[in-house]
Amino acid sequence: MTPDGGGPGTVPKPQTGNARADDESATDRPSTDQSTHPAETVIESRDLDVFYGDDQALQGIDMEIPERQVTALIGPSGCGKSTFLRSINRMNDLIDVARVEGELYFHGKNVYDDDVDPVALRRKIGMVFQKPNPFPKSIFDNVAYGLKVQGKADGNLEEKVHTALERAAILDEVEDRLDESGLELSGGQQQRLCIARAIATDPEVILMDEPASALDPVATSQIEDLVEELAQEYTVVIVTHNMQQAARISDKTAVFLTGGELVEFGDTNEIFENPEHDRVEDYITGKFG
Ligand SMILES: Nc1ncnc2c1ncn2[C@@H]1O[C@H](COP(=O)(O)OP(=O)(O)OP(=O)(O)O)[C@@H](O)[C@H]1O
Repeated sequence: MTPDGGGPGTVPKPQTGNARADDESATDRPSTDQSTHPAETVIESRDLDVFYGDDQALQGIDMEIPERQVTALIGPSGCGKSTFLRSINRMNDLIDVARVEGELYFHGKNVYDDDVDPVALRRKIGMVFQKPNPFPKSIFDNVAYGLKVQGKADGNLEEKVHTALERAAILDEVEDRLDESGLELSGGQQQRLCIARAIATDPEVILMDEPASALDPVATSQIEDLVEELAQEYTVVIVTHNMQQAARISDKTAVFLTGGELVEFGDTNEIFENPEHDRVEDYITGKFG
C-alpha cells in the first residue's frame, strides 16, 4: 500500500499532509508482483526547475520513476542529468548557488517540504558516484560504516556486511581479505564495494551517476549485470553517457537535451526504436551530442 492508500498499480498522488519522506511508515516497500501489476511510481517530479545562480540548468521537468526498475537519464554533456539526479535526494542542497523550484515527490511527499530531513532522506535514497570513492578503511569497515553511523551495527554486523557484499557481486573476490584496505582493490572492485556500502543500510532507491564511466569493459559489464540484478530489489536511477548501456540495462529512458529540457521519457525500447521527437532520434543515432 502506498501512503495515499492506493493499491498496487496506482500512482501515489502527491500530498502535503501526513506522509513524511523521512518517516519509515511513508517508505515501507509496497509488495507488488510485477508479473501481474504495472510498477508503482516512487519518485515524481513536477515542473522542476533548478538554477545555479542566475543560470537555469533544468526547465520544468515532469517525470515519474517506477519502483524496482532501472531508469536511465541520457543526453549530451551539460544538459542537466546529474543535476536532476542530485535533486532527487537533495544533494544539490550542498551546492551554495543551487536553487530548486517546483516539486519532487518521494512516495507522494515533496522532499523539499520544510519538515523533510535531507540526511534521513538520503538514507532512503542512496548514491553511487562516477569515480569509485571507498573510504581509506578496510573492506569490512567500508561496508560497516553506514550501519554503525545509523545505529544498525548490532550482533548481526558481520552477516549484514557479507550480505551487502554478496548483493554487490563482490563477496567471492574479497571474503578472505576483508581486513585489507578498500583502496587496494581494482577500480571495478572499488565501485562494487561502493555499491555494497550504499546498499548495506537498505535504501529503497539507488542513484548512480555514470558508475561505469571510469572502468574498463570487463568491469563495466559486471556493473551493468549488477544494476539489472539490483533492480529486482531497488529502484535504480542511472546517469549514463553510453547509449548502448542505457539500451541494454534500463526499463525507462529519459532524454534530456541542451538547455535542461526533458524532451522524451518512456519505455526504453520505444525511445530507442521509435522515438517521438526528431531531436531525440538525431541524438540517439549519433547525429549530435
Ligand atoms: N556546482 C555547479 N555550479 C554551477 N553550475 C553548475 C554546477 N553543476 C552543474 N552546473 C551547470 O549546470 C548545467 C548542467 O550540469 P550537469 O552536470 O547537471 O549536466 P550533465 O548533463 O550531468 O553533464 P555531464 O554529462 O557533462 O556530466 C551545466 O551548464 C553546468 O555547467
